Amino acid sequence: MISYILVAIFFGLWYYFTQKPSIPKGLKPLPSPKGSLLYLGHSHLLGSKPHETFTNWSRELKSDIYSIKIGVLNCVILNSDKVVGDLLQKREAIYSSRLDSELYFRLLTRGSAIGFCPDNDFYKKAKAISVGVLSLKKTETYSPLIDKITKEMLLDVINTSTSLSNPEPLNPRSYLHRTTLNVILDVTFGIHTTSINDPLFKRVDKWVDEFIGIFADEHRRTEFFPILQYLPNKTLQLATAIRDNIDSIFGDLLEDIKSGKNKTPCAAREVYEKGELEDYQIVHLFAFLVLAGTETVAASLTWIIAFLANNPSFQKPAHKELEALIPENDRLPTYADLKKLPFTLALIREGLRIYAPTWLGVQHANEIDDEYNGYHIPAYSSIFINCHAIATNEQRHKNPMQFDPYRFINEQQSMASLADGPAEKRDTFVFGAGKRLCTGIHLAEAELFTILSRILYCFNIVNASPNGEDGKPIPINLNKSIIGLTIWPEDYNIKLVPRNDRIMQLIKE
Ligand code: HEM
Repeated sequence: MISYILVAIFFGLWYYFTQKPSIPKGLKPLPSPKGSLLYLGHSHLLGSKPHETFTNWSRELKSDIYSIKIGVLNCVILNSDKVVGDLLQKREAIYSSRLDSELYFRLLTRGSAIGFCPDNDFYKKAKAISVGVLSLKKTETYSPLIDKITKEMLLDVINTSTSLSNPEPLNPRSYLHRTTLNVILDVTFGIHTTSINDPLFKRVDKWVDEFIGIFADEHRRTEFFPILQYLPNKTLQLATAIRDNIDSIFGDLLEDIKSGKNKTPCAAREVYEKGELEDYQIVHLFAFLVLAGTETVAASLTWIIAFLANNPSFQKPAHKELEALIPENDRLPTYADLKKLPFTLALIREGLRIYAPTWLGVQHANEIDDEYNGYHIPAYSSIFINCHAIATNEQRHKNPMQFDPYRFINEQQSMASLADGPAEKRDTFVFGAGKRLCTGIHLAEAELFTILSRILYCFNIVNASPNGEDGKPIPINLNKSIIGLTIWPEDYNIKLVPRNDRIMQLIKE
């Protein structure tokens, strides 16, 4: 133990005296909250919800930009739409890289997961490929696929119950997970899983959970305190096991394409046949797309459905507009109905604002020193978008802590087109900003809308938690969250009670 402490002190002093960024003449250092310690920096002050701590610091310092130290990392926290727009959007040429983290980038993903790559040659190729797969035009062609897979999910739901008038409680997480997984698996590898008991689903589901989990604080310490990489350490073993799992699951899927076992046209086949990438790069690029495409959308919907189960009055306006749009109950809603269902769309925007599936996104890095309002921003800082500070800013959103979909009821533009415009007008920052903006934003919008509108159209969402002392189901706890790469509510159960027989017939047809 004493030798560990001595090593830490040695590295701390070495780092303090050799790595302190020097400030060019005429510029000021960014403000920084009190309490930073040698080598630890502010890491001991972050708490279990760092986004809330970041928001509090921004308000205490009265600054929408400030810097902190987390171990060896110099972190710059952006807390307003304006500063995100000024730096990550207007100066995207400088602010669109990632730190070349040994653990996450090299070890976990063989340097080939687009979302974690520095802005290098591989990134440029991978971005072009993923834009090709996920552009708005391409996403529109996936609409029938999303419809089909969502309908399968609805059928799965009704098949879990013997009595539709009193359905079995279910945890929506695995249903949503399999739905979003099937969409992206079909797009990327031309395959899909057949049920939540399908061995491929189980394999991928387990891998996704492990991958998300390695972004929890206890593991990220290895990135913040590099000396830990030289000491016996479970995180590195776990990262290696997860990487081997990616090689095995997605290596098998690529092998099926190469051997002709899988003949379906799909994005991975196109990339393989063009010969643009090495096999291991295809495996890790597409594994990232599957991960990014599955987790984020499923987590967002899991939050919104939990909120609706606790607050059924918010389901009524959605039912009303759905009934008005499809009075004969002769079809299910589709993505093409988006502009005709403003309340359902507003529920999604408000859900993402109050229950973001990621509050701090994926950190950007600036490749050169910069100046902003007289402040010096050192090169290779880790740049955080604090979506929480932006979403809870009273000037931006009146009564920000209140769930109020009507604040977005007149918003006509898609999240993707707002993300391309001025930052002050954006509805949400959960998709990031600038050149690194989520490439899957169009697919995300299509899936969020199709899945939620169909669930609301077909079912009443009823909280199935055990009853409390008042004889009513205990509300699902929306204050507790599981934080990794994405943020999930704790597991909960609901009943999906059919709204009418005609709609149930539609699902079975
Ligand atoms: C609610 C759903 C989603 C959320 C909240 C989300 C969020 C994010 C965030 C925060 C980033 C990093 C942005 C930045 O660095 O500024 C990102 C990147 C990315 N996302 Fe998403 N995402 C979602 C859905 C999807 C889907 C469905 C896909 C489809 C595969 C996808 C693919 C990607 C890709 C490829 C990147 C890397 C972009 C780059 O580094 O240039 N995402 N996403």
